[in-house]
Amino acid sequence: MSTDIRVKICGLRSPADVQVAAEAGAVYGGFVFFPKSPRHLTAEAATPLALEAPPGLCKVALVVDADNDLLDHILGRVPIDMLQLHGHESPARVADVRERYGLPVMKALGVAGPDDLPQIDLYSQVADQLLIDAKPPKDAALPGGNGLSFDWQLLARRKYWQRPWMLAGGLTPENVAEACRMTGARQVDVSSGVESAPGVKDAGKIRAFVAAARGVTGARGAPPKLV
Ligand SMILES: O=C(O)c1ccccc1N[C@@H]1O[C@H](COP(=O)(O)O)[C@@H](O)[C@H]1O
Repeated sequence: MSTDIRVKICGLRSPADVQVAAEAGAVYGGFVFFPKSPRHLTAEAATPLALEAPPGLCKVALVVDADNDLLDHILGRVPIDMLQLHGHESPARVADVRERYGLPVMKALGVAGPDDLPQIDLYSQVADQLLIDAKPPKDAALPGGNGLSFDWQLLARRKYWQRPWMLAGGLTPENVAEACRMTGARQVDVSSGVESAPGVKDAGKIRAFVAAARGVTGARGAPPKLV
């Protein structure tokens, strides 16, 4: 039985990337607006990609501790459907961004151990979706997109989620099915696991990833509603 696990391919940088992700069956496409990332796009570069994306693709802008000036700049140019806040944004800031821009907000939360789990309930009060990612190493240049996974057992016992959520961190075509089975994730996000080099998406890996995720059997419950 197919379980319709929803896939986000993050770090799309060319029209071909967008096309391949959509044709493979990804539901979300992510554009990274973070200059330290090898996947960084300017708003000017992202605009034609977003404008030409197939209508069904939910276009996600990933930002890291962005101020209103940067968000105004991006959202004034690029047709975006959802914001992914991947920095140290407080619950108040998440609520503020959501209110100010009228877009659904997905808050990324880094997880390394049990002490990181209470933030899930805290941010469930203010975000439309949560993205559960590996906590980056202390000296990492990037807060995500590092190809690192965390102990999926930490989520295995959690039966009740107040918000739709995505699993991220070190996912690949080879491990995504096991990650979904272990955690019960119904949505997954990948960046470096579908690349041939940092920032260079690999069409074959994107297709393999989406096929592997959508082929997961025995996942729990219905997929969440799209926000
Ligand atoms: O992809 C990036 O370059 C990036 C930069 C800054 C913050 C987050 C970033 N990516 C997100 O990180 C996770 C995990 O990525 P990976 O699959 O382990 O490479 C994912 O949510 C990306 O959206």
